[in-house]
Amino acid sequence: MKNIRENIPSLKATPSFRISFIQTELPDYYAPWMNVAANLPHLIEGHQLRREVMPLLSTQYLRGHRQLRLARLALGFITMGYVWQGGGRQTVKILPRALAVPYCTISELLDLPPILVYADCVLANWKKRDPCGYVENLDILFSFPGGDSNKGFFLVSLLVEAAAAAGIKAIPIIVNAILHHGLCSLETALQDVALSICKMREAFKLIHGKCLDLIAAWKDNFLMPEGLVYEGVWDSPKQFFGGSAAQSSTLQCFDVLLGIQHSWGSVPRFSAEYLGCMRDYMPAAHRAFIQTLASGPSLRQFVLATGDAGLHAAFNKCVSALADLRSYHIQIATKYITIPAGRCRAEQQQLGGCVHKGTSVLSERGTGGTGFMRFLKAIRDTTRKAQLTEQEATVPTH
Ligand code: HEM
Repeated sequence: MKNIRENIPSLKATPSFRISFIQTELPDYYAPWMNVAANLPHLIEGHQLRREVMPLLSTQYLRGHRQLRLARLALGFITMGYVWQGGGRQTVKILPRALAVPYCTISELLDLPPILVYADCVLANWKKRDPCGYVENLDILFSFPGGDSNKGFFLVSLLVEAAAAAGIKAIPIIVNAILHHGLCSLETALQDVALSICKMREAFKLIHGKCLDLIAAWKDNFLMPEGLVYEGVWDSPKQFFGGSAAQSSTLQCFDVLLGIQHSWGSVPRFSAEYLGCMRDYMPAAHRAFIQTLASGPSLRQFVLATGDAGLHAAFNKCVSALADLRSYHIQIATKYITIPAGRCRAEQQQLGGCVHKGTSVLSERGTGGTGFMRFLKAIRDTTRKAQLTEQEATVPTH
């Protein structure tokens, strides 16, 4: 308890959960990065990106967190484009010094791995075309070939995050309510969390783009079995997971809040391990928030101990909203990955080709080829199991 009380200021602040990142420009010195990043679709489609001569720029003129994030975003997009420009056919083994050195320097300062992560391509990759207005005015800063499809994916993910904001903001209120036995404010805050998760699901329905092969990993990826050498930084190749919404902190926050553990009982251990790994791909402030929350008082135990029917119902509403969101996400993954991958395999079999060669990078991505569907269903099921039952509610906890 003492620990969480001391850490409450950091729970209150939650600075980087607020989506207020609208840094869109860097000092002129960095024009070579910004120009290449802005021109990526064209350079990649024309297979010109690897021929671009990039000067080795110093990172010393970048000022503050936001400029660092924007510079990292630009370098992250260029790096992904550089590596995957040739699709799965012509991968590279070395990231040139002019990219590798500044990218790794900035990444180290931000405590993030040197690969494009969700916090880059979704949370830091947007602007308002017009300062007024909302959804219709949102645009992305950088993109890959694929026009509206990848723009849609990034922006819808951003809207899902925006919908989560009210739920995240309710978390410090919940922790305070537990510490001060504020049953009324706890129930209201739990209702806010449930509503916010329902709104995430609504925002999710806007999805019409698909994840991109260009944000694929160089870890557990048969196309780059050794990983990538970052020239001038490390001598041996490094492996990193690619960008995935699994790196979003929001669902992991709600999991921790509700005491949902994905490593229980018969659930395959890789689910929890993979989600744990994804924390290394989140901004440091998000990681710290989740850790602080995890070390605090248990909401679940508190709700059980009160024996309050209203609180019990509000808690279960949060759990079922989260399970519903995960079920919906499974439908989306089926629509955009499983069905197209099956179609692709069937076509290749008809042509008498080797199925493995033509498999999309995406279908192998993320869970290391262990089967993302098994993973998604396992964590949806552990979410469902976190519902408080009638029996639990009647067993005294102290
Ligand atoms: C076309 C759209 C999408 C597809 C095909 C898709 C697919 C996947 C796949 C295959 C995974 C397994 C892990 C991995 O590969 O890294 C995953 C995990 C995940 N995705 Fe998505 N996703 C999509 C959109 C989104 C959006 C918009 C969000 C929310 C912002 C989201 C949130 C998550 C989360 C949180 C996980 C980790 C599992 C969990 O906690 O439930 N996804 N997704």
